[in-house]
Parts: sequence; C-alpha cells; structure tokens
Amino acid sequence: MAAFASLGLSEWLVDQCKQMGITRPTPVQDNCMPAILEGRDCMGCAKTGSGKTAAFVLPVLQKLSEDPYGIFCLVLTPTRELAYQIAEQFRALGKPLGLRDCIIVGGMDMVTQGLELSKKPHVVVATPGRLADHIRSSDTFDMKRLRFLILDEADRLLEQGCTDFTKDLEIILSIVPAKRQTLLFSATLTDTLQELKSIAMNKPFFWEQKSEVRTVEELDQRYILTPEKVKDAYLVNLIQKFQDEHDDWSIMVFTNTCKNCQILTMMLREFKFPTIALHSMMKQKQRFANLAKFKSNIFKILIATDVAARGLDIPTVQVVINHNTPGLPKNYIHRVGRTARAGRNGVSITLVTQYDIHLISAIEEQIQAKLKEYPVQEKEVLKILTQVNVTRRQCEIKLEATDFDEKKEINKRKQMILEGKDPDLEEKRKNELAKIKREKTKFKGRIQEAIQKKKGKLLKKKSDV
Ligand SMILES: Nc1ncnc2c1ncn2[C@@H]1O[C@H](COP(=O)(O)OP(=O)(O)OP(=O)(O)O)[C@@H](O)[C@H]1O
Repeated sequence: MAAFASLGLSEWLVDQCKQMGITRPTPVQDNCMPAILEGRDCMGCAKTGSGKTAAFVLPVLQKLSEDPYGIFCLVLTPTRELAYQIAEQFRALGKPLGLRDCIIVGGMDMVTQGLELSKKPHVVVATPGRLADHIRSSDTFDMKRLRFLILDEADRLLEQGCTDFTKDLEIILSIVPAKRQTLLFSATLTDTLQELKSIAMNKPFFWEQKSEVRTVEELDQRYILTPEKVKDAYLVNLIQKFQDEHDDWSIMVFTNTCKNCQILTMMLREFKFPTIALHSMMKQKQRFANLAKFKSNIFKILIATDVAARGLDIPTVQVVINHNTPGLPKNYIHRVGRTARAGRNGVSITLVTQYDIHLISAIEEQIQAKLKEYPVQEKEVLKILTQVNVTRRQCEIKLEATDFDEKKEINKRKQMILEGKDPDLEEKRKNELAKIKREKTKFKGRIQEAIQKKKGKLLKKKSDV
C-alpha cells in the first residue's frame, strides 16, 4: 500500500495525518483519493469503520489549500450528530489552513446559522432539511462557486425512509453549480447505485471494496434466540456480564422506537447501570450532551434508535446489542458497524424472537456470513426474569404518566405540516390503509383455512383408499 505522500497529498497534510495517528492509507483512501485529486467524481463503497471520511476530507483540504475561498465544499449527511463528527475531522486535519467550517443542522438556532453561512465558511456540513430551510428563507449566502458536493451515507440520503430527504435534496441541487466535483460514500451503496450515478454526473470513478463478507472480519457476530417476554432479561443479563468482566467496555444497544429506547434506559438505570439514551424525540442539545457523555465514558451504555446507527465513530464501543432484529439487512450492517472499527475487535449480539427468523436469514444472505449462537446461561436469565419484567412495567407506567406519547403525536403533526401534508387527512388515509390491510389479512387467512381443509380431505380420502 502506498504512503499518503505518493497519493498526491502535500507534506503539511501528511504531517497533520501523522499527528492524528494516521500513517498509512486504508484501501478506500488508497483507491479513491488519487481519482478525487485528479478532479473526478467519485463513488466509494467500503465497510464500516474503514476510513471513508478521511478519504474525502483529505483531498478537499488539499484542493482548498491551493485556492482557498468560501463556500468551497458542502457535505450532506443524514444525522445531526454525524454532521458534527465530520466537521470535527475537517477542523482537526485542516487546522494549519485556518479552516472555517459551519454546521447547519436541525434543532439548533436558525439565526446564528444564517449569520455563519453569510460569512462564507470554507466548508459547510449540513443535514438536508435544515439547509433547504435556509435556502428557502434567506438570500444572504450562495453556493455558486461550490467546488465539492459530498453525500456521506449517500444511500440513506436517497432512500425514502422515515425521514425522506428527496425534496430537500432537490432544493439543494438547484443552487449548487453543475460544474462541480461530486463525491458519494457509504458502506452500502449498491442498492441505490443508479440514482446515485445521476447525481454524480461526470462518469464517476466507482470503487467498491471487494470482499465476500460485507461486515468486517474483526466483528464476532452472534445471536440469541429468545421469546419476546424474556428479551429484557437477556439484555440485563448480558449487560451485567459485560460490566463484570470488562469494566472499560462501552456498549451500544439499538432498539426500534423512541418510546422503547426511553423505557429501556429507565429500566437499566433502575438496575444501576450507567445508561443514557439517544433518540429523535429528545431535544437536540440533550442529544449532543448525551452522546458527549457516552463518548467520554461517563456513561458506558447508550440505548439508541437507528438515529445512531450510521457513521458514529466511538472507538471504545466493544459491544453492539440489537434489542430488536433490524427489518432491513442494511440497517443491521450499519448498526453492528459501530463496533470493530479501524481494525479493532468487537462483538455484536442480536436478540431474535421466533417471528424474526426470516429477518436473520435475509441479513445472513446479504452479509454473506452466518451469525453464531451466543452461549448464555438460561438459568441465570430465568432467575431475574420476574424482577426485570416487573421493573419494565413500572417504567412503562412512569413514562405513561409523563406526556411522552402526546409529545410524539405533536412532533409527528409538526413534521407533516413542514412537509406540506394535512395531518388530519393523513390520519384518515392511514386508517383506511390499515383497514384494507386488515381485510386482506383476514381474506388470506380464510383462503389458507380453505386450502388446509381441502388438503385434510384429500389426505383422508387417500388414507381411506
Ligand atoms: N489511514 C488510517 N489509519 C488509521 N486509522 C484511520 C485511517 N483513516 C481513518 N482512520 C480512523 O478510522 C476510524 C473510522 O473512520 P471513519 O469514521 O471515517 O469510518 P467510515 O468508513 O466512515 O465508517 P462508517 O461506514 O461507519 O461511517 C476513525 O477513527 C478514523 O480516525
């Protein structure tokens, strides 16, 4: 593998890398950086924790140092926490340049952000929704001379998940110049390749890390088959075990909803585990504060929704526990990728109920590897089962006494209004769809019943003959 200097990076940048402990390029850096430095559009697909961020930060800094002006580079990313992390990398590596950056994310003060944008920072790191809001509401900045447009976690930005970025992206793309370099990175690009190619217009250089298995070798991937009602007891048992055996390890637990995230956090705290939460129903300042406390090891356990599944780089995370099996293999890849980063070891444990077995099959097919069963002492788990379930119920009651659900409903309606939808109409539509789905399921059930009856009759006839 070549050294950074031979890839075309200036001495000051190579020195800056050294200071951060980055001495040899990773494969994604080795392959993508020369193409970017040549001026080509680039799509890079490499495993989690393989150094994709530096693969775009370094060439941008190199080009910026040759002709510094603002706004030179725009990085879009799906989550607010990730925006801060990327900006930090720019700041650290670009320190000798006196780099000026600006972070534009939701949940923070619009006026301050507007002012910062008007000062022409070299690099803007943004989540699409808030940047689109600024474009709609202000004429104090422009991106006419933008040289680099970067989509980090590019596939997520294009997919129509629970947060749909496509309209915001359209607005942003309408103000950036057609003549620019576009760089797209993710650990899971392949599903959205065609749409991505249309954003990177100039025959992009495409590099994908060739590997049979789509997760990193250093990751030990395990599962525990459990009835739904015993899941929490397994969680408590696992956390107790890791805390007892490795008190310097940090653990990330992923769950499916904000409410569950809140309840699990309350429950683990009742058991005196140093636990903290991260989900989208928390105030942004609280989200940042909680992540900072987890990163600095004040709290060793972070319970999060998929808002923390992508990109976060926390070297002390040794264990990822999936409290629910992710519905999409892609989400599994990103969640478990929060550990075993940059060549370190890590373990992931997915709690699987009998209803999730098909999801595990889909995950195994996608990652091209089999999950191994995690050995547990069932007796120990059963010993704490009642206590855990009672504690959970108490936490549920406590949460119900707050206005958590109400807040959720208000947030949902606010979001719909922002998206130009009528919340009442949407509710009606949702109810109608649910009704159709229920009827379909009933109909399917009746057909299955009829088939079973017919089969039974045929078997009976055969056995009579
Ligand atoms: N050449 C290198 N040598 C050693 N460490 C590196 C190198 N490049 C980057 N790193 C470190 O590796 C870690 C992971 O990098 P990064 O966060 O960019 O991963 P990623 O590929 O973007 O992962 P994800 O897909 O999860 O977002 C970071 O802590 C980073 O500082």
